Amino acid sequence: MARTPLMAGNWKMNLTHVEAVGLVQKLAWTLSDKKHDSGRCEVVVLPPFTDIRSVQTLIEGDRLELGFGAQDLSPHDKGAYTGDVSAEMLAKLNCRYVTVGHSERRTYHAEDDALVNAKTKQALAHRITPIVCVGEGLDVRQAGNQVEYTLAQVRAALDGLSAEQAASVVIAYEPVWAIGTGEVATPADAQEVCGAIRGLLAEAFGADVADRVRILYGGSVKSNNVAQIMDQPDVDGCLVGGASLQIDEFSAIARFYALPAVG
Ligand SMILES: O=C[C@H](O)COP(=O)(O)O
Repeated sequence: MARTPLMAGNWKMNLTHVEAVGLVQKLAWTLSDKKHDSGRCEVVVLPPFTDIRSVQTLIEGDRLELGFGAQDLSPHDKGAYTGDVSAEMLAKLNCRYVTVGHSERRTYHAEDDALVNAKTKQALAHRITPIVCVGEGLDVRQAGNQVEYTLAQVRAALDGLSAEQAASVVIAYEPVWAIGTGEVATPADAQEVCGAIRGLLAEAFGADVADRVRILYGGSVKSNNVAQIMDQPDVDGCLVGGASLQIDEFSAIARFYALPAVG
């Protein structure tokens, strides 16, 4: 099965709702001007919660060929959970995606594998596609344990999912040491772990599921390295942080297929 590549721009805690509208307008205009083919790459933005309504209104009102989603969600349905935002709230805003288990949530908010699993299930229950983030820190990489460490995170995040649910998940492999550092993993590093993730999916849920799941790479992706990364057989897109805030960079990343051939 051909997997449509996905480029998701994680804005993290950047841009007010006014700035968000400006960025989405310029991004849509640039992609349209360059005749972006959305059949060759799906483009998605993941703004902070406070921007989502404005982004939704713009994208849906102007029928822009952009998807949008959120950066986190509550594991709870509703009630006394101050500060949380529920899956139902996101679904009502037509969020198509939500990241779960980003390393910044794991590090700064002590999110563990059980919570990531609960959030993954909560997203799926509301028909929002979870982008499940996994990846090792520098110490694990230096010890050469990146594959087993990352696979353990994938196993925990997908624990209890049916094959049908697993098939609709997106997984983002983001080595923590490569996030926001300018230290991009080599294409071979990315392929090693993404290929192992696909192998695990085949073992746990069957070859058909493994073939359908999109696996992204994230960590200092830029227009000058995206083509090499996307050239790897088990990399189906990128989760882009810093470069997603720069129109020219992100639109070039989204149009990786139009960049000069690798090698
Ligand atoms: O979610 C995105 C990742 O954390 C990558 O961020 P970055 O592209 O700024 O390294």
